[in-house]
Amino acid sequence: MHLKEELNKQQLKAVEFSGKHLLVLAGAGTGKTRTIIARAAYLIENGANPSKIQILTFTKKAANEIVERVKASLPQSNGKSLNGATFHSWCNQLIIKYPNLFGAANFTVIDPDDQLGLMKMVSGNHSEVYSKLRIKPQQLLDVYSYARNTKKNLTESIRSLVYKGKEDNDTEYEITAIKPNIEILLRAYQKKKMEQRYLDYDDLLLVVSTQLKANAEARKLLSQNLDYLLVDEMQDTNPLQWELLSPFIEICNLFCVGDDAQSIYSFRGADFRNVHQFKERVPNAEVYKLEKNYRSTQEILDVSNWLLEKSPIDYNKQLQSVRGSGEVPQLLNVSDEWQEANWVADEILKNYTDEDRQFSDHLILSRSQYYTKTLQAVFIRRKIPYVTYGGRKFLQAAHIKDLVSLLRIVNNPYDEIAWVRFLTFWEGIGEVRASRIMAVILADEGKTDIPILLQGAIPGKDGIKIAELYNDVQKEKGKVGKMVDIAYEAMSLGLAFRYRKDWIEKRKADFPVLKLLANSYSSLGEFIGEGLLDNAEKMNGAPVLSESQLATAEEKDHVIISTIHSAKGLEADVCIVLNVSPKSFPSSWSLDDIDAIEEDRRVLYVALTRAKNKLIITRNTASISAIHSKAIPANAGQQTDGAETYFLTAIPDGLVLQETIGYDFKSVKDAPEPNKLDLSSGMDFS
Ligand SMILES: Nc1ncnc2c1ncn2[C@@H]1O[C@H](COP(=O)(O)OP(=O)(O)OP(=O)(O)O)[C@@H](O)[C@H]1O
Repeated sequence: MHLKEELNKQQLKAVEFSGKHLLVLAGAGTGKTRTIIARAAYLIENGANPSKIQILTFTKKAANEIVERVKASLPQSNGKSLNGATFHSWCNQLIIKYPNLFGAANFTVIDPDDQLGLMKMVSGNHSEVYSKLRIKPQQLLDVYSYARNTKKNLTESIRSLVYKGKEDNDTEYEITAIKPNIEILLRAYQKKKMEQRYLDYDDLLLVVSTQLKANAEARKLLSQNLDYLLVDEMQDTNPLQWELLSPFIEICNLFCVGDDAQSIYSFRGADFRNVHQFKERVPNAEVYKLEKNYRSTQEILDVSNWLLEKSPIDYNKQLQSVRGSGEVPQLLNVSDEWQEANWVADEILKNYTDEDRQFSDHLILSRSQYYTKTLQAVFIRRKIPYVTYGGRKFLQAAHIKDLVSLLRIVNNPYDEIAWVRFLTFWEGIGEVRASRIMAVILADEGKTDIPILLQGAIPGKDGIKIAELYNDVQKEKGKVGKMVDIAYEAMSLGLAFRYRKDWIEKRKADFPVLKLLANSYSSLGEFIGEGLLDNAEKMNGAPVLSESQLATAEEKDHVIISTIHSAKGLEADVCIVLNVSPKSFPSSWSLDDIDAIEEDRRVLYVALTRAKNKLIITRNTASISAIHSKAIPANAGQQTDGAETYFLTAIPDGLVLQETIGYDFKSVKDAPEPNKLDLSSGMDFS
């Protein structure tokens, strides 16, 4: 690698660091990856033994990419023995390499699926305890892992994961009630693991860190084989990972790269203080900064810098654009999600048609994939190809698939997958029974009407109900929206029961969206074929884009709709951040908790800094009006409508260009003083 040509001064200084431990505090888009690669290459070029350099990353993909790029930058075979791994796989390697040292020679590593199997087994063996809890095995495992990763006790872990951090009397009472039973199950799970000689993923880190912490001999042994530890995404390390890293302060040289302002995984236990307080935590450490941003234009960075400056946490970060000036970011006020979605679709199609941009030049970011359901419906309808990162596609959500299974069998009575889904939806019909019923229908080969077959195969009232439903839906074959309506009416009780945990908050509202989407198709076949398969790239006859445009669009050319959490490391020419509204930034869940508010700020920071040239932020005017009706909190920390903490409150005029589509809330002129309201008027009591 030609270091001097490919690195800027700040990067070069970090790469050539000759002290003991270094934290490279790298802002967004400042070339973290490039720096860590160059550091490894530099060390090897200057005589370090590659087998004594370890690179640690959060994903296998990142580890491979870094190692490959280091090797590519070196003369042949020089970096051959360089090792890059995730925390887990590295610990696993150490356990295998030093079977006696870590005492886990004959243990088997189990993956999350196996863990779940084991926890289910344990729950089954303790059914009298388990049945008292309304907590699923996966949630038990989550609590167990959270406690071990964050080093919080069981009570606090239950509070964080099961009760969203609530601290009121009711919660206290409930935690006290369920904790002993959770403890019994977790202890039983631990015992079972030990008996069967299993190590779960967290055990890998624990086995290594516990031994290294307690055993000077172990540290000495390891230091003979390790000179440099290079850690990427340091801000995402959690207390358990920190515990693993701390013995290495003594064992070797640490070179950690991270951005405290991009730490957004505290729900998994990540602790940005590992970066923020690096110097206090690591003796003989220095901190260098990278502030030259290669990704975005200065206007985009100005908004991002402003956001961080307003934080009570002193990030002390001012990103400067190497690329210089560009377009001022846009702040778009919309009055609802449909308007927002259609505006976004228009914008993308305009960019695609008039500005020579690809679909893949667009990255759409949202806090949750759930929020993007309307956008996805509009994209499907307007034939904008897209992929989603993080969360599930709207039409792949279980509750939607349940309902759609009925439409699928009406459309195609040979659709076996849909039959099983539809039949098992009903209480009392399991998979075995469903296959039997289905066999009857398929064997008939279309000679008899399906409702009659259903009634014959399912005795009693249930059979009549299911047969009638099929019949009612079938009758409306031309009106897809109506079919959704009928299906929903018949299935909503069952759906509400099946998804009772998050029915009201999350799932219920999807059905009106499904209906609107269905309404926009003139035949069931088209709806199922296009809408549900969601093969937007392969569609023909686009009413919005001409066929030739579609044909030339490459298969992999699609808009990315991503949750912000899944967008780390991504970048795009045009970046649209959805719904940066008072109740979501910070989220109304966060208002009681300063740490949560600041985490939300970092989430927004990550989103804004993905944009290269064009940044568009949308917000809902419905939530903006909440600002005007804000309730003053009686005491600090009391939940309000978020107006005080809303991140974009008082954003300076020049930083963004505001535009309001539809209803213009700014032009409403109200009376200067509140008039008296008389509720006794209009009532005659005589
Ligand atoms: N010295 C440099 N000269 C030219 N381009 C650079 C330099 N350093 C980094 N870049 C480019 O800047 C872009 C951002 O780099 P990179 O993705 O490594 O940033 P990052 O710090 O990991 O960003 P983030 O944390 O925001 O994901 C890349 O396209 C990279 O090639």
